[in-house]
Amino acid sequence: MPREIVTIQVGQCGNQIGRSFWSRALHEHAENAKYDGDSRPVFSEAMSTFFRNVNMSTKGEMYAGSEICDLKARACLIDMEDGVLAETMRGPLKDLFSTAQLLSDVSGAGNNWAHGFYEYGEKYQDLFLELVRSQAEPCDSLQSFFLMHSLGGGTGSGLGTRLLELLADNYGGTYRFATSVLPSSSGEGDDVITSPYNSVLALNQLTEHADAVLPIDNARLSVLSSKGASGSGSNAVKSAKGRDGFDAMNNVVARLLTDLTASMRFDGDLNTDLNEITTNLVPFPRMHYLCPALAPMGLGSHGSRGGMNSSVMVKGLFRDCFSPDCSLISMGETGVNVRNSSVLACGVFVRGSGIPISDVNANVARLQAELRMPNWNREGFKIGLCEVNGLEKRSSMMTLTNSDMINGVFESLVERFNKLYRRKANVHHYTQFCDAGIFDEALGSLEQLIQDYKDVGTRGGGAERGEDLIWDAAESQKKGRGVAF
Ligand SMILES: Nc1nc2c(ncn2[C@@H]2O[C@H](COP(=O)(O)OP(=O)(O)OP(=O)(O)O)[C@@H](O)[C@H]2O)c(=O)[nH]1
Repeated sequence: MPREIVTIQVGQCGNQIGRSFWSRALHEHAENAKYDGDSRPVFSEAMSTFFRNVNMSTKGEMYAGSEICDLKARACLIDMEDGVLAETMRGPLKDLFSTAQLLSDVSGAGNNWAHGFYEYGEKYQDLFLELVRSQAEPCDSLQSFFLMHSLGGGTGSGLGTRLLELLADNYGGTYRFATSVLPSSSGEGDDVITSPYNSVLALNQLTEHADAVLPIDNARLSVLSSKGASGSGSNAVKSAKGRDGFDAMNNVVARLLTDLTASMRFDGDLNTDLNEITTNLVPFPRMHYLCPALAPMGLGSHGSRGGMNSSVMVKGLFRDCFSPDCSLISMGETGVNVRNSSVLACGVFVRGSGIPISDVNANVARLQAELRMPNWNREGFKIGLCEVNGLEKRSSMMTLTNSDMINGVFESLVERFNKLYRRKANVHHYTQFCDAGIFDEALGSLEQLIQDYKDVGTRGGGAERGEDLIWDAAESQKKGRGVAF
């Protein structure tokens, strides 16, 4: 039974990441497809997660594997400036989308969350729901929407989170995952003055209406892409050209999203889907920020077997993925990382042919003993093992960690927000569209979330259950709260 995903790409960043993602997904499936006598790929159930075969006459034929691919992406492309969408429709991916999948305006949201959320949200809600319906109806078992956006501007942040709310109201049983590009913790290199406002206002909505958020930032993406994490040697990735030189960074995000879904699309000893990921990694509904990491970064690192035996290679992947160097989100100057934070739950997703489950389990067992986790959830790991490599053609690993280390990001955002808000700087641009009360509401929501994550560190999470939710402190202290690989 296929479990389909519909992407909702909003704003410049969301659509440029979308381009990298579709290029990668397409090439991944092309490499793993069966081909007919004329060397044309045959549509498979694996492809149906992200693609529709518009060449098929009946579903029966499709699953008998007898139809030749003519693919359309399961996607909604939305931007309030039409430049990026027009570029996509002129580029190498143009045949993947029909114009009916696009929703655009001309003037953008002016880096103003309220403009996107209220004005464009109101204006386009009916058209958006029609567009989503056109993508949802052909699905047999729609599992999730993937929102791709940035929080710094106005369209992805404002309109993107308004659309998330509409999805929650209209498709309550379908998971909502968001890949959200946050401004970097230090604010360094941030090209939008109002980004702290836009981010805090958007986080308020993400906390309420998303099932899981994968937070990433451009400072880390830039470091990782310069190390070759995106597999920039691959033709697939090279073909995704963007206008702003964000390509290499967006390819890292594309790898994250294809790895996240690899074990629901391809065979493996431990298949996982988004339903299981959400159930296992989100024990409390608002605390759904899953910090991602990818290994190997750089070429020639672990993952390329060479003469290495599997257990050494897997151990290397674990060591890399649990180091700050492989994180897609920066914790700034806090010095906090997964090794010394309080971890609510952790997902470990390995790709590679011939990796024994026992090698993965041995490393997870070591983590179980050594990570600081609440004593009621020491089993809080979700493991995926997919035997099909990614485009880099080597074994790789992705982790998603739900822990209080995200507070470093949130606290620096609050600080940058307050620097502006104390003087009410730029607030008048927002009050054209909404009541100023939304600022205090959003700030209050983020401060509460920070507190909730702090409770994870002191009481193991769960607001009211103080005394019985303490940590397995003896074990954590014995191990010095560090993970030794
Ligand atoms: N990683 C990445 N970041 C991007 C990309 N494009 C823009 N950004 C970042 O996104 C933030 C601004 O958001 P945009 O997506 O450009 O803005 P928008 O959502 O289209 O909103 P408006 O321009 O206000 O209509 C800034 O921090 C940019 O550096 C991209 O392709 N990739």
